[in-house]
Amino acid sequence: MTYPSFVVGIAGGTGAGKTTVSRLITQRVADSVTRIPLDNYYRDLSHLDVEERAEVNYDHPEAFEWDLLCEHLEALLSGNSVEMPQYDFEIHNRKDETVTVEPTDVIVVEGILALYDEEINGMLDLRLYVETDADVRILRRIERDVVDRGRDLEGVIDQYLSTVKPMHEQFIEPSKKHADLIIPEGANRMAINLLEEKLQNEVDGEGTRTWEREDFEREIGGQLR
Ligand SMILES: Nc1ncnc2c1ncn2[C@@H]1O[C@H](COP(=O)(O)OP(=O)(O)O)[C@@H](O)[C@H]1O
Ligand SMILES: Nc1ccn([C@@H]2O[C@H](COP(=O)(O)O)[C@@H](O)[C@H]2O)c(=O)n1
Repeated sequence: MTYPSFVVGIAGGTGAGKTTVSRLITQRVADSVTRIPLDNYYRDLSHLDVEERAEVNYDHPEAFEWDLLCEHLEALLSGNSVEMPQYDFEIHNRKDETVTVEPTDVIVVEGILALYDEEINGMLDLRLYVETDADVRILRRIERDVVDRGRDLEGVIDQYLSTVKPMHEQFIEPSKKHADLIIPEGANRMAINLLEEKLQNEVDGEGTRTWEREDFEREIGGQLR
C-alpha cells in the first residue's frame, strides 16, 4: 500500500449524484478504497428527542462534527484504522454501532459539504463537485426520502423550502469554487471513465504525470490559488 493515501472529495447538492459517482469511479479498485460518507459525521443528537431531531437544520455546516472527521482522516492517512460512526436517517441520529475502517490506497469523502471545511480541503488531493439542476435533484430527493428514509411528501417539501434550498445557496453551491473538476449531471460517462482510470493508476502506483507547483505557475505565468 502507498502512503499517504490519495484522497478524493465529492461534493454537490442533495440528489446531485455524489454517491453514484463515488460508487462508479471506485468500482474497479473496490478493494483499495475506503468510502467515507459525510452523513456518518452528523453530530450525535442523543440529547434531543426524535421530534426535536426532526427539526434540526441538517444542511448547515454546524450539523457536522468536523473535528472527528479530521481526526479520522488524519488517522487513516497515518496508516491507522478508525471506528467510523454509522447514521440512521429514520431516527435522525447515529446508530449505536460503528464500523472499523482500515487505511487504504484511496479514500473518498462524499457529501453535500465535502468541499466546505478548510482543514478537510487541505487533506484532499482531488476535489470534485457534482452539478445537477435543482429541479432534477428535488425530484430525486422526494422519491428517495419517501421510499428509503421513511418521510412523507409534505415533510420533504417543507424541509426543502425551509433549510435544504437556502443552505444549498448559502454554503453548498459556493463550495464549488474549491473544486478541481465539476461533473455535470452526476454519472457522466466520460467523467466516470477518466476518474476511474485516474484511481486505478493511483492504486497501481503508476500515478499520472503531475505538474510541480512552481513549474505549473511558471507555465501559466501566474500564481495558483
Ligand atoms: N446521471 C444520472 N442520471 C440519472 N439518474 C442518476 C444519475 N446520477 C444519479 N442518478 C440517480 O439519482 C438518485 C440520487 O443519486 P445519488 O447518487 O444518491 O445522489 P446524492 O448522493 O448526491 O444524494 C439515485 O436514484 C441515482 O440512481
Ligand atoms: N436526519 C437527516 C440528516 C440529513 N438529511 C438530509 O440529507 C441530505 C444529505 O444527503 P444526500 O445523500 O442527499 O447528499 C441533506 O440535504 C439533509 O437535508 C435529512 O433529511 N435528515
